[in-house]
Amino acid sequence: MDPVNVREFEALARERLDPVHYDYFAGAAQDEITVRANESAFVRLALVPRVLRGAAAPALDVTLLGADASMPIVLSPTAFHRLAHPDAERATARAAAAAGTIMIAAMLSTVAIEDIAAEAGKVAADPTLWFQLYVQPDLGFTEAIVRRAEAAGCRALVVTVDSPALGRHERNDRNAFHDLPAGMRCENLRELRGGEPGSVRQVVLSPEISWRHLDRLREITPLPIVLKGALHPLDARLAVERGIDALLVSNHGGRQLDTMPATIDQLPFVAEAVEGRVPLLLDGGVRRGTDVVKALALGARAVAVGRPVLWGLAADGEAGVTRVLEMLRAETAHTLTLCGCDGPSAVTRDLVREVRCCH
Ligand SMILES: Cc1cc2nc3c(=O)[nH]c(=O)nc-3n(C[C@H](O)[C@H](O)[C@H](O)COP(=O)(O)O)c2cc1C
Ligand SMILES: CCCCC(=O)C(=O)O
Repeated sequence: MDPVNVREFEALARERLDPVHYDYFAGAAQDEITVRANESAFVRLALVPRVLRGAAAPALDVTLLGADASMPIVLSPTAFHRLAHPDAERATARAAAAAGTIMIAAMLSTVAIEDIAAEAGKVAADPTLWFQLYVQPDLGFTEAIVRRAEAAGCRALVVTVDSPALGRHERNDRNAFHDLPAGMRCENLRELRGGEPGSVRQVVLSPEISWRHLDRLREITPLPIVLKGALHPLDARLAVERGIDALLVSNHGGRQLDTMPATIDQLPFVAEAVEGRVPLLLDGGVRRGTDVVKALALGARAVAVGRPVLWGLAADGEAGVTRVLEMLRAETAHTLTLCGCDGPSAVTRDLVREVRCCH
């Protein structure tokens, strides 16, 4: 049966994937409270549409850090696409580029960043890739990988800051899934010293990473820096003061600290703290066009999706990712029309209201 929405793609992916790998993708930290909250918080928000506005058919395009995206939906960085499909990040890159949107390529990809960029370049004249970085205490490696991302044409660095330690995933513990299967490598890590080249076990998620490392990144690269995973309003404010260019409001899909708030619930607090001085993106639980519009209403310039892309990839490779992105695009356009908006910039805060019970 052909999936008609993102949730049905998840069901299809589940049928196709090794159950251990499905658990890695779907799972989250400890009691998985935050990952569930990300989705259920959208249910608690109602859309209150405007009528009779005579709005034109919506145009979805947005500008993010100087790059044009054909819709306010980009791809969150997710590791290990080869677990989902043999074409791995190559397929994802082609689908994102063909959709005219931004792929945030994960440092822990199973295809090298140069090859991801080359693949995107095959289907679009000017594709936009951003590079997600886990700052490594090995500063030589960190600088070298930033240079690789620059040379590959990445237009921003997305620095993940919610991971001073690895989240505790009990599904992975139960399945004894702690490494990539033989033959799969983190292709960006071949130069990281400290173990078998390309092994994910070499990655250090260190509590010693601090604002000083961000300052250092700012010195060594002209690329805009997006901070991914700062949820506290005080950190959001510090980020703006430190010259960070954008924030991706994220709780890592519930995979780091369990019981963090749903991102859509936290977004208004972050928006209030930054006072429009930098653009905000949001990820976590976005599964419908209505979710996209709610995030725009509460202060996001765009959203990002993690698992939906993996479900599309696992279900049907590049075509599956394309279908997922096009479903979300169509649903977003439809929602905007029903709300009386002719585009993302017409979405205002008053279109969203919190409701007490779930629908
Ligand atoms: C399987 C998987 C792997 C991920 N890998 C990374 C990663 O390497 N770096 C990172 O910053 N975030 C990673 N994330 C978090 C995503 O970037 C994103 O924050 C999250 O998936 C968004 O929530 P959603 O899956 O509900 O859309 C990963 C998420 C998943 C599900
Ligand atoms: C060291 C593996 C981290 C990958 C990741 O960020 C995730 O699975 O959420």
